[in-house]
Amino acid sequence: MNAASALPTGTVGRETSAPARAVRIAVKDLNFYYGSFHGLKNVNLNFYDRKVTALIGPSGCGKSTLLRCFNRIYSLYPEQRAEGQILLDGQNILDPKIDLNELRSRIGMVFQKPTPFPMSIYDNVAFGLRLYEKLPKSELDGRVEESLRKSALWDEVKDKLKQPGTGLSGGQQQRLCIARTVAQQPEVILFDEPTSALDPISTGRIEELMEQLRDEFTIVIVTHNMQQAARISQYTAFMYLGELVEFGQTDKIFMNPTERRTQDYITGRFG
Ligand SMILES: Nc1ncnc2c1ncn2[C@@H]1O[C@H](COP(=O)(O)OP(=O)(O)OP(=O)(O)O)[C@@H](O)[C@H]1O
Repeated sequence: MNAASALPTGTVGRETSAPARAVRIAVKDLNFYYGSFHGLKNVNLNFYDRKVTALIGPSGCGKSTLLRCFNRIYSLYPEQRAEGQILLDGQNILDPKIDLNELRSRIGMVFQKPTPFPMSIYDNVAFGLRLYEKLPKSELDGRVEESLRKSALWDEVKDKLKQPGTGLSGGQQQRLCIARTVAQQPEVILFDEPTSALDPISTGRIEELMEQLRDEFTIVIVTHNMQQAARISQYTAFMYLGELVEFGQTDKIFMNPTERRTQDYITGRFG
């Protein structure tokens, strides 16, 4: 058996090439319902280890719905349900027996608007660690520093760790939220339009940061910004009306898509 044939096989809406990459998340025959509304329609898609995958498509096509399936946030709402499989390292996270706290520490999420907790910079980063890991103080300090360094914020905050997180600029707050997520040592980080509330300089810093985080984490980002998707992702999935229309390497999707609808969206003819 060669290396490529050892990889999980379930794929891929219409993958325009066949990369030999380790699959971290495999979405299989995923359907999602908001009551009677069919929000995701038979989605099949792989997310590759330590790559950035961008989810693009016009408003309402299901990007956020797909992201919300990965950490089961929808389980808070009884009328919402997912059918099919989402395999994280081979384990189906839609299984009702899955421990949701553990799942959410393995798959972290950064939201559109920075959401620091009303507490100090240090406590924001230490929050999840205090909840789920009982670390001695020196180790906790080390993890907080490491997470702030990985989020490119340490140099800006190291002398004011006791000050409130809400006192930082918008871009710094978003990096603090990334540090809070990174501190939990997840395998996957989901970003839901993480720069749409930020100025171009802060946006650039977050994009650079994602490039670094990719060494360690599998990243999924929802973005409306086509240039951003092209700059930071290695794979792109184009969705339309709850369906995965096309998935492939970002260069291919942007330069030579297979589907007319992808071409029309990328060139701004609709959406
Ligand atoms: N709580 C809800 N109840 C009913 N329908 C919903 C709910 N949330 C989303 N939808 C519907 O599901 C579809 C997909 O929505 P979703 O938010 O996933 O789209 P999106 O691609 O992320 O859009 P946007 O780019 O505008 O954020 C839309 O038709 C939306 O109206």
